[in-house]
Amino acid sequence: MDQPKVYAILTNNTSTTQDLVQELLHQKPISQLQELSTLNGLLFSRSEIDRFMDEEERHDIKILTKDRPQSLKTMSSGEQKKALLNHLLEQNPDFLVLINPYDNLDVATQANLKERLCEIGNSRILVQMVSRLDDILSITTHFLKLEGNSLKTYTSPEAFWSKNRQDSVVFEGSIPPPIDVLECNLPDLVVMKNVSVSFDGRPVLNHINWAIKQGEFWQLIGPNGSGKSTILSMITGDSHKGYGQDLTLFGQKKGSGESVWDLKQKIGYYTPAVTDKFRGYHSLENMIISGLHDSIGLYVQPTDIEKNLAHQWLKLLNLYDKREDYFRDLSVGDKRLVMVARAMVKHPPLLILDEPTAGLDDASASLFVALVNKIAAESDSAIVFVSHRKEPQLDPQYIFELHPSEEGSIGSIKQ
Ligand SMILES: Nc1ncnc2c1ncn2[C@@H]1O[C@H](COP(=O)(O)OP(=O)(O)OP(=O)(O)O)[C@@H](O)[C@H]1O
Repeated sequence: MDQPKVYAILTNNTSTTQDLVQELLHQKPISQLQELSTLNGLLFSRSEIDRFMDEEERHDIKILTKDRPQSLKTMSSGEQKKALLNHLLEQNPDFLVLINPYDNLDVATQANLKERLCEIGNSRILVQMVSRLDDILSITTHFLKLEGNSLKTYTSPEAFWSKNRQDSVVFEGSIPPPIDVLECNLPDLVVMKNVSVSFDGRPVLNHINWAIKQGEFWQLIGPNGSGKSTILSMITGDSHKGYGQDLTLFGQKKGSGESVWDLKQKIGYYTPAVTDKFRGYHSLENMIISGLHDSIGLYVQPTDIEKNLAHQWLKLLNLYDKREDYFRDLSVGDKRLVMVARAMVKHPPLLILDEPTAGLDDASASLFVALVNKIAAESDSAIVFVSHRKEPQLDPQYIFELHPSEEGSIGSIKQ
């Protein structure tokens, strides 16, 4: 049997990825992918996992997790992706469409999935739709790029690679200062001493010791399921697992009657899922100003000082000319820049960025990382950047790494 074709379609923020996926799955003829128009394809994507999660929860049934006691929702990203892939293969499709398959996966799990997909590619057509060049499988035979809704072909793989490599970026201007400086005169913002967490008797974190001091720039890394989200949710007050632990947040011992509202005031938090809350008609200017009020829309008349501050941020992001435009109409990459500006506008003592570059193309990820490096260098906010992917240009001072074991993950610190 001939080696099946392995397509890579490079996408960027202009790509109409969903439209192309629907056409492929509904066997619409596409000249560059003609052979697929008579074949059955299935979709491997984050949105499919979310759909199954929703279905399992709403109908209290198990589809992807039928052989396992744990619900899909509480599984790590790696476990969820494995479950989806197995479910799709059981249906024996002719081809698989894979959208950014390695997003949210740690390095080891990415390598495992890449190996598995290479095996699958021996007997089945694969269509990878990826926004990062690093994600393209080595076995790829056909290279394309989706710009807007036009599918571009290349004369050779070499032509594809040389046309699409990225240069690094720099931001002009400085990080705008806050209107009011949030007083936080504590040297230690977060102190965890011997924090251990289990779920249903299964240890996840094992004696974690970590102190985050004012102005420090941390990257938090660890394989899928090692407990990164669990740590973050204890810092943000979203998990009850913090109670009974030796955990001090902004000078207040956990369980000493602290208010979650006070805690939230001190933390700027961004993860890509937060963007989905802003589907209404909010201008970019109002989006940034709403960060000063911790609201989703803006329900008060902004002051001139607030407007001026929003303009400074938008100038820095090169989005000033779009200040009256709706946030919902921005590209994915620009939306994330605005969301970080919104989280940072008050200069909170702690800025948490949870997998913030997931799903971005190379150019947008470089821009995002450049903005984070700049915030770290020019503000007093401490930063915790959670990412599996080695972001080549990210410049943290320290790395807190989780190493899983049977007794739960232990932590180590690298400078
Ligand atoms: N509410 C819960 N009930 C049961 N198990 C849970 C719950 N929340 C998390 N877990 C389990 O705890 C472990 C750690 O999960 P956590 O989400 O903190 O890991 P992570 O490092 O953030 O993973 P990922 O990189 O995939 O997001 C996983 O095995 C997960 O299945």
